[in-house]
Amino acid sequence: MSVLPRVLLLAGHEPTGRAGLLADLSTVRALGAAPVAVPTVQTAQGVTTFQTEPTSARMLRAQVAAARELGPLHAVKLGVVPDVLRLKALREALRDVEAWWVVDPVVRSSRGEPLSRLSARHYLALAGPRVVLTPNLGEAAWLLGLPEVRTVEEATEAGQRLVSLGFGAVFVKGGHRPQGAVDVLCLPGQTRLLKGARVARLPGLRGTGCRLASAFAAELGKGRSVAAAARRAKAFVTRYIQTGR
Ligand SMILES: Cc1ncc(COP(=O)(O)O)c(N)n1
Repeated sequence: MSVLPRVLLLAGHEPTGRAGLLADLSTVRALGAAPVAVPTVQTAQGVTTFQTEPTSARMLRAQVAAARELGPLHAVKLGVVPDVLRLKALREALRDVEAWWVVDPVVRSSRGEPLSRLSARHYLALAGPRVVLTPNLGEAAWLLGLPEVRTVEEATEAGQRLVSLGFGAVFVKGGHRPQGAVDVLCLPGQTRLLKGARVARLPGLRGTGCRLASAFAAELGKGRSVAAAARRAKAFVTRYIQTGR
């Protein structure tokens, strides 16, 4: 049996691996942890094609149960979950698991196509002391019902409001901000800014949010603190954005 920390990846399958479950899987492997990959929804995302088909709740329960029979889980990464029926099935199947959760509240692709029918309320109901939420600026605004979150100050306020709702940490991704990639890590009673140079993005690069969240989960699964895991996940994604690898 594997001695590596096991990271359960719950995400949508995008066959090219630019985003979704395959991107998560390669991230977790690259960071020296063992992925367990459960596809919550099949997707076909081409140039003009966009289609999705959810996995049955029954199969999700069975895949999670099978993964648990084979050993403990050290972290869980939640990417796209198509709807509340699947979300409930997953939560139920993992109810007594003592592990960090990293929740990427991704409901749309970067091109704007709908990946999930979950509402902000469903994400807020996932709050817990061992749950890290990783919204980008748009998702932070959506979660709180704000018109927008743009500046570092606004990101800090939004992150702290989300922490006050019971999350263990909130990592607000600011990479799309024109002035530079400042991410904001909010913990109960403290905020840390993670500054990084704004790096030129390779054209057509996808799945940065997926990789950030799964890198975060892999590092937490290895036993690192939230702050250390956040720094390492950011470094991993920065390298990916620069090199595409
Ligand atoms: C299955 C799946 N998961 C996540 C994303 C978001 O990635 P991006 O922001 O690059 O569209 C996606 N497009 N598809």
